[in-house]
Amino acid sequence: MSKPLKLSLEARATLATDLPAWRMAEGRDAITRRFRFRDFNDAWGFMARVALLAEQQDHHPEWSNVWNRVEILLTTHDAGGLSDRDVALARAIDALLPAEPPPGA
Ligand SMILES: C[C@H](O)[C@H](O)[C@H]1CNC2=NC(N)=NC(=O)C2=N1
Repeated sequence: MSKPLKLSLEARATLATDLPAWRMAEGRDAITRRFRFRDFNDAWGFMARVALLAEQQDHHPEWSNVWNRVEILLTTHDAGGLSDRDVALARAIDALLPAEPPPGA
């Protein structure tokens, strides 16, 4: 696989609308998202599915789990910051989740 490149300024500008649930991490060139599940079983099931995605994409999260909560941080070590691999993995992670209810529902 070719060496990843840091995400362009143009691509960074679309992050807020493209991946609205993700935030820039503090003090890191990285994006982060917190997830909350019904219980540990659901959180762990989600993590297992993310682990399979990470292996498929050869791109791996920094993450932590406390019972029903999972926090994921995505950055590209080989690029020294955010790359399109983080965006691709974040999109795939979001696609694992049930659709958000519409506002006001
Ligand atoms: C050799 C292997 O392809 C690389 O080390 C991959 C593995 N997973 C990775 N994951 C992340 N988050 N960043 C990387 O730079 C990275 N590099």
